[in-house]
Amino acid sequence: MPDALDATPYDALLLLSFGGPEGPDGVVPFLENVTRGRGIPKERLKEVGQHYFLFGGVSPINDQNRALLDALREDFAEHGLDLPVYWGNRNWAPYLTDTLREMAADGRRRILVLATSAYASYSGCRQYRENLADALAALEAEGLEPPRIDKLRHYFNHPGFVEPMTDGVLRALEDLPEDVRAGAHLAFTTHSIPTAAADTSGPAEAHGEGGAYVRQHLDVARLIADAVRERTGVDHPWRLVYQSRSGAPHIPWLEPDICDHLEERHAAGVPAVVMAPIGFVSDHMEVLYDLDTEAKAKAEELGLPVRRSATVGADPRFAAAVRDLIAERAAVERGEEVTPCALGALGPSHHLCPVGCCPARAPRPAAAGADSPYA
Ligand SMILES: CC1=C(CCC(=O)O)c2cc3nc(cc4[nH]c(cc5[nH]c(cc1n2)c(C)c5CCC(=O)O)c(CCC(=O)O)c4C)C(CCC(=O)O)=C3C
Ligand SMILES: [Fe+2]
Repeated sequence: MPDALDATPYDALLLLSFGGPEGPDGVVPFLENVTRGRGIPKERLKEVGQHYFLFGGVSPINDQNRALLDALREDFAEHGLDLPVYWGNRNWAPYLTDTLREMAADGRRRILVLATSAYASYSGCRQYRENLADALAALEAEGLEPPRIDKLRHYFNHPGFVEPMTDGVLRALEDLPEDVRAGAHLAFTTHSIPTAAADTSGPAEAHGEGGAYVRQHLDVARLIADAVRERTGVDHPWRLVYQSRSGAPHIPWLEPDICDHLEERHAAGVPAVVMAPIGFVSDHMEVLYDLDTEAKAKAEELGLPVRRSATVGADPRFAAAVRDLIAERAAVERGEEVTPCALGALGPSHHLCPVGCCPARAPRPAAAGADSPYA
């Protein structure tokens, strides 16, 4: 038996995710949950609904999270980390508020949150913190004592997140026909967001052109491209590109889009492209539809060989990284010295989002940050 790992003062981990429908009847209610008050054009919603219907109305994200829960529980058990793991979502069952109510009933008082988003941004960080504040307020309104909640730091540059993606890119390159492999370009993709949201992502000192969101993705892309060069001896040119644009057309979002990028690479004579969805922790609908369906159809039409590399999903190295992040944060909370683990040029992310980090368009209470109204 390995030595027990100390998670004190924490008594539970909460996997906090987006959620997705699990059948055709869920698609419209799910989209209503996602878009409440977010001003997304009706046309776009119809279109995205079709993406889900194409897959029987079932989002892949819930099964991905179930697999991650299994991987986490297995890793914790193997390493003597005695910490129960719960799961709650923003937009679909199990809903966050229900999970938090259950956790309170189980006597959990100090909760650590793992969000299924690795980078700084309003959608990937503060919005989850707002969801936590809403759920805590709901518990208070029911007369329950709200537990104390902290959120794990951004893990985009943790080796347990980067290394599985590097392996995925190597496998995707291997899978390309040999005659185009050495000339292949790498297209690292992530969710497009409004440029205004990108520019204000991360702490105030990171604001500016693209903000922490773009800088963090560039750091991961460079790390993977460098590791691929070291392993293969081939310098594959790369670029960070975007996918899954939403919102009104007159509002600027991060560009170029992956499909435009494939067209442009093809026109420039590039013989093949590996699409590496570094912005997604697992195979979300954006990966299955926007890359595996839409972008691959575009490549087919162009006659451009493409491969899509794997997301991290439930890789045991990622589960081990989560355990490492928990041990690190618990030690910090106990007032001990820690050496946070991080690759790349940016260093380990903050433990507590400072005031003004990833601001919302309309300010709302957010938990688990320096501006939290909760302890
Ligand atoms: C940065 C980012 C992530 C990555 C971080 C993270 O992983 O959290 C992410 C994840 C996800 N987004 C998802 C689904 C959707 N996102 C939408 C809309 C939007 N996303 C945005 C950003 C992000 N989204 C934004 C700025 C909008 C515009 C509206 C708004 O400002 O809020 C819409 C509405 C329709 C549309 O417009 O596309 C849907 C259906 C799913 C579930 C997928 C599945 O079922 O597998 C997941 C994991
Ligand atoms: Fe989204």
